[in-house]
Amino acid sequence: MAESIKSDLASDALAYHRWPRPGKLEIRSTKPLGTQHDLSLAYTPGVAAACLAIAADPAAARDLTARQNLVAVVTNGTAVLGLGDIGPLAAKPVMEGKAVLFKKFAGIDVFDIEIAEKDIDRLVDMVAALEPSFGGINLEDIKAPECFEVERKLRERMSIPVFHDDQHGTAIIVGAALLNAMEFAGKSIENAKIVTSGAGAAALACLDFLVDLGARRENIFVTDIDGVVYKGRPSMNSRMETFARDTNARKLADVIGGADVFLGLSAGGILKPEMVKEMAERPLVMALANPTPEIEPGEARAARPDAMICTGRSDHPNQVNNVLCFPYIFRGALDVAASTINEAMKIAAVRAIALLAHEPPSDVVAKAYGGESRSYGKDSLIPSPFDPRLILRIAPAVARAAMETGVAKKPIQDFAAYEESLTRFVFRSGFIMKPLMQAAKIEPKRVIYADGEDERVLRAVQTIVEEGLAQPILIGRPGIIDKRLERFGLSVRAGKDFELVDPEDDPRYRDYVATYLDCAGRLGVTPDAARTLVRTNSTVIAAIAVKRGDADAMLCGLDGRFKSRLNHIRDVIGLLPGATDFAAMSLIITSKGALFLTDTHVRDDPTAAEIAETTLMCAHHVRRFGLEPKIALVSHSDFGSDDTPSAVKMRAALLILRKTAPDLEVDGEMQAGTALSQPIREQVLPSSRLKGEANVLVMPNLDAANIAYTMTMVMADALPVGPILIGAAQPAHILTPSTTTRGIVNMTAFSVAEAQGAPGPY
Ligand SMILES: NC(=O)C1=CN([C@@H]2O[C@H](COP(=O)(O)OP(=O)(O)OC[C@H]3O[C@@H](n4cnc5c(N)ncnc54)[C@H](OP(=O)(O)O)[C@@H]3O)[C@@H](O)[C@H]2O)C=CC1
Ligand SMILES: CC(=O)C(=O)O
Ligand SMILES: [Mg+2]
Repeated sequence: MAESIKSDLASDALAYHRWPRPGKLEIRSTKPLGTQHDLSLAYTPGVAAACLAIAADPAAARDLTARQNLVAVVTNGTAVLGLGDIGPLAAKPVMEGKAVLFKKFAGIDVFDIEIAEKDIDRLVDMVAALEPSFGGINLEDIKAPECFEVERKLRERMSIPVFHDDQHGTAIIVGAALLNAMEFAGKSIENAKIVTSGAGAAALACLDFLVDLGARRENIFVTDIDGVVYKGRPSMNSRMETFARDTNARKLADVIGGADVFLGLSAGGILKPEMVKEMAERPLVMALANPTPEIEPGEARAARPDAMICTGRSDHPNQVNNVLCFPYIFRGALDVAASTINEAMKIAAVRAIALLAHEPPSDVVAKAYGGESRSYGKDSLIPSPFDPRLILRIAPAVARAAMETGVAKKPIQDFAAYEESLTRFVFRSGFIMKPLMQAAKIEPKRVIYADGEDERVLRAVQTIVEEGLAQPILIGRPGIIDKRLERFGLSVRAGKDFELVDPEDDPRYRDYVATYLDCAGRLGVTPDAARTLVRTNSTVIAAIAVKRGDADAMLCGLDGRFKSRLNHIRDVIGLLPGATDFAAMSLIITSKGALFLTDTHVRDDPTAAEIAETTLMCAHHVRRFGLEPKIALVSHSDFGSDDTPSAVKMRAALLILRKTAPDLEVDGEMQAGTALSQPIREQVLPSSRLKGEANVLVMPNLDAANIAYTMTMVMADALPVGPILIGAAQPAHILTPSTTTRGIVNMTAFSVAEAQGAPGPY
């Protein structure tokens, strides 16, 4: 172990596990437990109702307990990674690790269960007895050949999925990588010579599965610690026997010559560079032992520059690790209450993973790997574990296969809705953005991006084009944009998928200068200054394009200052007729729900009349999300508890709103806690017009709004949509330097819906 991981990584890992509290897991309540009434529902006496319902109908446990989303990760610690039989207690960090991967990647809850038992039948009895607790069993790091028997017996006894991850999870991801590698190298799995190092749980399960995928037994050579598995070898179990060859070859070096595939699932350092040199053209080297691979990728590459190289580790390209599979295969299986995970479900997962590798890379992946991302090829044969699309592709494929093979106890009725629901694990904004996304797709509009050379815009445009959300127009230099698209592995191209405005050479330049002078000539802008601005300032170009009708909406602001961008929009596009100034609202999405805040970016210390105006414009935009606004005018004062100028101002704003918009569900002034909690409001002012939780908080000034916004963002790890500029005569929005690719996609959908819709409330 000492040499298997570098000492600085080892000390980082120990600190990671130790601080700020030991281990990697905790249990959280998903229901409120704040009052006596809550307690009487969660526990006795109320809980008895749930118990009796399940006693009458066991299937009710799916709706009344956490069971259907709960998996047991079970080990006896006999083959922990490649560390061997280190025992169940020492295996616990790995099992806690698997648990957090289940949760992070697929929202599945896990209890890790380390059992001090090596006897097969006693282990099986213990695990089988856990059936009432769990929706599925994930066996982990149990050594071969015992693991085969343990899994077989459990599958016979239990009517929930039992899945030995090291066998089947590994086989699925190895299968996907191998299919893609063969395709990339122009070879066929049927003719591939495959040589393994390892004849344990993972290796034998992979070989069985590769045979199912088309590999031929006569092309397979298995080796382990005792060398080649040959017919009549004394040290052999029945599972190995099916791969035993009639041969005089005895060592890995004797069989590796001409191999198309090396599959290492054994221990570090077994494969020597001189052996790799003997392999066939464009060989696939899968050195998957953890934590130390059978050969370091650098050594393999030096020996054979044409090799495709995979490891089980995250610090090299082509991470072939069962983490790409187990969270999602269980997600699909649990979602249809599958009684088992069968071959059809596994093959569906293989195909989904293999196909996803061919899609253009995702920006989330690039971020996870420090900005780098690769498109399909030698160093990207399979998707990265951080690819957010894994769940969207694998879980539905598995669920569908379960339904088609009759093992789904709760088949999905509306598959499109199911697929949509999976986006909750990926883009937290998925649900609230849905109405806008749908509207955008129906009638995509022309959206111009001032920061057309920015990586985030280019990645967003890939999604926007694929999803048909808008007709993008990018401002930027063609050479730079082409190069960047190439570098990021994006397939969209200027002219075909989006229009390009080259600020240095656009035939409309003179017309744009004229338009700018029409708009800003009386604001002290000279013709010379106008010419320079229209050549150099992409916000000005975008605003003129919208003004002239060459684009329907604009997005800018990914770098630079909000207020300077706003001044250009003010000069060129101007205010909605009747509006006295611009304002900004921001949507924040947290695990507790979505909340609009205003005015987060524009008005410093608005008057009561200005607050009332902003509130009305904000309500109009909230309705675009398909939501009825529930507005609180917030303050430090709760319904007259204080008479400071800001409290009086919010009270005055309410009076104006009562006159101008008598039907609006708005109240104030009130504290933010009162706004967000009906029980608190009932104590303070039971007659309040506002019912339930407010979804819009109107703040007394810019400081309050911006501080609340940025603080919630950090403290609640919230996802922002916006800022949404309100009050502009045509759709124009100023993003911020921290806006992500997804944020740009969201604001594109918003701008398109805005461009389609009725103008503002004035
Ligand atoms: N990347 C991934 O996703 C995964 C990687 N793995 C890795 O694969 C390896 C095996 O795991 P698993 O199958 O669960 O464990 P097992 O204990 O079931 O199998 C280990 C196999 O490797 C053989 N072996 C051990 N040492 C050597 C050696 N020095 N030379 C040749 N063969 C050797 C063993 O032979 P014998 O039995 O004779 O000792 C046995 O056949 C581990 O390193 C594990 O981390 C496993 C699952 C997934
Ligand atoms: C990845 C894994 O499960 C293993 O190495 O055992
Ligand atoms: Mg394992």
